[in-house]
Amino acid sequence: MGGTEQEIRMKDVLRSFRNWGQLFRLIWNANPGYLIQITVLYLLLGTAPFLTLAATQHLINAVVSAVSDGTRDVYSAFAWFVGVTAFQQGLTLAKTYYEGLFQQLISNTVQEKLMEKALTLGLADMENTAVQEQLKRAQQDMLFRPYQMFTQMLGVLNNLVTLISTMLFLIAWKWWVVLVLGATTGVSFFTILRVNREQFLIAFQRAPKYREAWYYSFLLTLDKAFKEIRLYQLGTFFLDKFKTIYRDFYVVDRRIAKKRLVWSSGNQALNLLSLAGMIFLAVREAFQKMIGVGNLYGYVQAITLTQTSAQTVFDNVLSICQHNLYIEQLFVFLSLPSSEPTLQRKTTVNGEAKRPLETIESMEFRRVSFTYPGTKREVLRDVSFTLRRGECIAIVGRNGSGKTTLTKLMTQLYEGYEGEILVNGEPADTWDMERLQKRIGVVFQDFMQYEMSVRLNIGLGNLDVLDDDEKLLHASDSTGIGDFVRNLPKQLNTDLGRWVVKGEQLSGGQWQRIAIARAFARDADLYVLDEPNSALDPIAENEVFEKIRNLLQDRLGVFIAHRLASARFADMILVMDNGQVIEQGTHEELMEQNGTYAEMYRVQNNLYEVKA
Ligand SMILES: Nc1ncnc2c1ncn2[C@@H]1O[C@H](COP(=O)(O)OP(=O)(O)OP(=O)(O)O)[C@@H](O)[C@H]1O
Repeated sequence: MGGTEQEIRMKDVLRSFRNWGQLFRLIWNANPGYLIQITVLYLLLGTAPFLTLAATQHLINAVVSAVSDGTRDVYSAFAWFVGVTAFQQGLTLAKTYYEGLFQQLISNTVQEKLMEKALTLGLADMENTAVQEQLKRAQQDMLFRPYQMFTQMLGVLNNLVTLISTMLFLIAWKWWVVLVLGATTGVSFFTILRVNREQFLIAFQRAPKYREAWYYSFLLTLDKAFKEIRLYQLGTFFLDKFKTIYRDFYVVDRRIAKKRLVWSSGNQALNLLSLAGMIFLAVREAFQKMIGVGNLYGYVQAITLTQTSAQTVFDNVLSICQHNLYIEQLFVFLSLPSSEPTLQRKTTVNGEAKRPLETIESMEFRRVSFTYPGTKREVLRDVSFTLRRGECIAIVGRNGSGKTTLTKLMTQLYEGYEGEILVNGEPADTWDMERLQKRIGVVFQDFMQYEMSVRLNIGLGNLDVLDDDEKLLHASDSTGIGDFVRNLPKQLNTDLGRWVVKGEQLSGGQWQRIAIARAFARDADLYVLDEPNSALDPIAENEVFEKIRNLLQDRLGVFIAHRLASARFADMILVMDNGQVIEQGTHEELMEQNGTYAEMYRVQNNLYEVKA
């Protein structure tokens, strides 16, 4: 497992506050109305503890007076008390209602933003480990963190309102009480800040270990991995690795928890001491009849409230610092530069629309060399060939010789190559890239198996024919899977795969034929097929190639083949080795040359030959 250890200092924690603008915009965009309503509700709720306190004090004083001399209106005090309680309950209900909805909207917005960003990335980004890691970090807990952070900010506001109101109340009694409370809370804030900081640094440095643990649990629950894990008896091996990671975490967590317990106990003792001292003062004044029973209640409550709300403000500030760093990961991902050209760059050059491409008539590689971004090794070197309409090229060669990379350049999935790629005789990048890619049908080596209906599995190759049964069945026929589809319980509407309830299970070869049908559902000029026969049995292979050849008669075709018998069908064979085209010609020409191709062909033939 990869991943670099992260060194995070307090400076970085403070720096991460710069994301607040973006976070606010994100929350605002989710629903400005809810944002304002919830903020107002939190502020109003901040006054509730003080109002309850004042109403209770008023009620007690009224009752005491009424009992002793009948001078006070108990009923109006009671009405105030009920009114304040109803006000608080009403606000809480409204807050719960809006919060539930708003939280959902924010989490939807975050997910949409992540997906929209992923859509703007290019293949170079998707194949880049650092980008993938950043994506994982950004996804971590992102569904709840932005909202939690928002409510914690509001919690700070809300508690500040409570704090200020109770402090004013106390100042009217004895101003220095507020100073004592402030000092004791400050002491606990700074001591706990130290522990929190240590805990945070540890949590952040754990990111790669978390990912590793996640990967083990992912493997143990993945249907595709089950067979190997069961037969190689890897279950306990992975489980032990998982357990070790969490056991190590636990040891460190226990140490931090003990430290926290020691400091918190000290703080609690200090708080309790100051609280007891001040409450003693209030009780003594009540005994000396300097204040009434109601006021005694009011002061005791105000002292406790001041202390708890100050504590909550500090706790929230600490936890906001912590959230900040996670949220930063989201914004780092959202602002990653993309290797994919923007739509504007795909379709315009110097402010003018690029040439519209009607059809691809030819594609030529002129001394093309290519190095993957972030690497040093040239994986294609001086590759040259020409492909015209009606022709079909087979690319053969050892593993890692650059065949798939060549198809990535042909389909314009990577830029930044040296040399020239010409389409219809003109540089590929002078054509409207959107239209160019629309004229290409592809089957990748690692083609997709969509856990969806047959209709979608084929129609995703050309959304225009999604409802055209005739065209979809025609595409299935072109890979010899038409009759199979017609015999399925719901024909084109049959669901495929394990994730869908009652999904039809297909074999590897059947999935591959579906993927080829998807490419053929697209009315393209150029078809690029990367080992389209890898999962096909010899009879199916023959049948599929027969059909592919018919279909490609008046198109441009490129296919990668490891089984050289299929390469015989091609008009030209490119033999690649170490990023270079080392031989080029028809099957007969290459056999005659008696070079690498001829040797590969003979080795393969020997393999299949049954010795008498
Ligand atoms: N995304 C990537 N980033 C960096 N290097 C890559 C990337 N993809 C492939 N390579 C490297 O480029 C070289 C050519 O890979 P490519 O996939 O084109 O080979 P191939 O001929 O298709 O192999 P195979 O027959 O095994 O499918 C390999 O050495 C591989 O390590």
